[in-house]
Amino acid sequence: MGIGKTTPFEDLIEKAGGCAVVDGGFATQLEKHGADINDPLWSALCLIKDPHLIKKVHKEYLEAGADILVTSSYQATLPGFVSRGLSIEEGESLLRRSVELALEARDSFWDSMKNKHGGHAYNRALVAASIGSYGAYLADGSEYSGSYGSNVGLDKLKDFHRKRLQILVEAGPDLLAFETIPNKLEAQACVELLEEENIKIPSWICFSSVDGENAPSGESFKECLNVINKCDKVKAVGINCAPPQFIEDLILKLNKLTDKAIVVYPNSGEVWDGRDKKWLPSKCFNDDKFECFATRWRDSGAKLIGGCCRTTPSTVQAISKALKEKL
Ligand SMILES: C[S+](C)CC[C@H](N)C(=O)O
Ligand SMILES: N[C@@H](CCS)C(=O)O
Ligand SMILES: [Zn+2]
Repeated sequence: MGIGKTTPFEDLIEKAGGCAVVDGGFATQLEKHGADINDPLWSALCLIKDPHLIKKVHKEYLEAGADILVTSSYQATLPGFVSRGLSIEEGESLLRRSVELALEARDSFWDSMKNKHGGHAYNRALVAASIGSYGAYLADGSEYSGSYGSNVGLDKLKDFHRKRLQILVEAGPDLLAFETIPNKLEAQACVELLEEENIKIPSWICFSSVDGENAPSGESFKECLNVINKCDKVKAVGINCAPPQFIEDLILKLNKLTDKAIVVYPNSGEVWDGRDKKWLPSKCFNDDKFECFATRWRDSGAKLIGGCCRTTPSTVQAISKALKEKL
């Protein structure tokens, strides 16, 4: 950051009163509308089958008060599309489309708000291109274990992420969101790629966590953040798709480990069964609980707060209400 100069990302956080609202479970809301995403491509299947629904879900999160939209590219990958019989060119076009759909939803929502009489409380949202972990692509639940096996090294992870990263960036998002990163090696791959590709837009890197203390691999967040802190291109770090009850302690922990902004968007508390591909009922938190948590997470130091799987626009509305009312 130059003296007296702020980026759109920093501006948004400031305009939002110091804490911006990230959207909620994207795939969850697709399913609420009847989409069947029980597929290796998971939510990215809708890029092929129902792009209108993707735009509709983005709009619902904007209406609920999201300041940041995360795109539908979490599990969209070139090898994933090719294994469904699509060409590389078609796969590339779908990746670009994931960003365009969110940009179009943002722009049309913002245009409609500008013409509203009597004003409104919305900010012009930013679009974060989702980059799901290698584990998400494997579709075997390994984004929650970090166990990629000994044949998956740094170069393999960089090769996996490079082309998609380039295509998503060329499509013009405002931010990059690395999601459910489960281990230090993949964090390092992301950081090295940002440097090698000289990415100009800000990124956040989010880890999942299954024990509330460490990355899913068992590696400490201290080790993981040591890798990330060296990279100025990463503007925020945090946790997504972990249970809400872990979040407050994790914010306090991360605050001690980094000067970067903290981003948190937990799931509802349900647990993903990667083998049977379903959510297992577990200690689950409703929208009222998220409303209480949101101010606590902000007061603990989070600068970006939202929801992940099994949360919906009503969760985001509760978070937005809490953060914008109780400034
Ligand atoms: C965040 S998890 C629920 C996404 C789905 C997973 N990668 C799978 O395909 O099984
Ligand atoms: N952005 C993704 C994250 C899954 S963990 C989604 O909401 O579907
Ligand atoms: Zn999730």
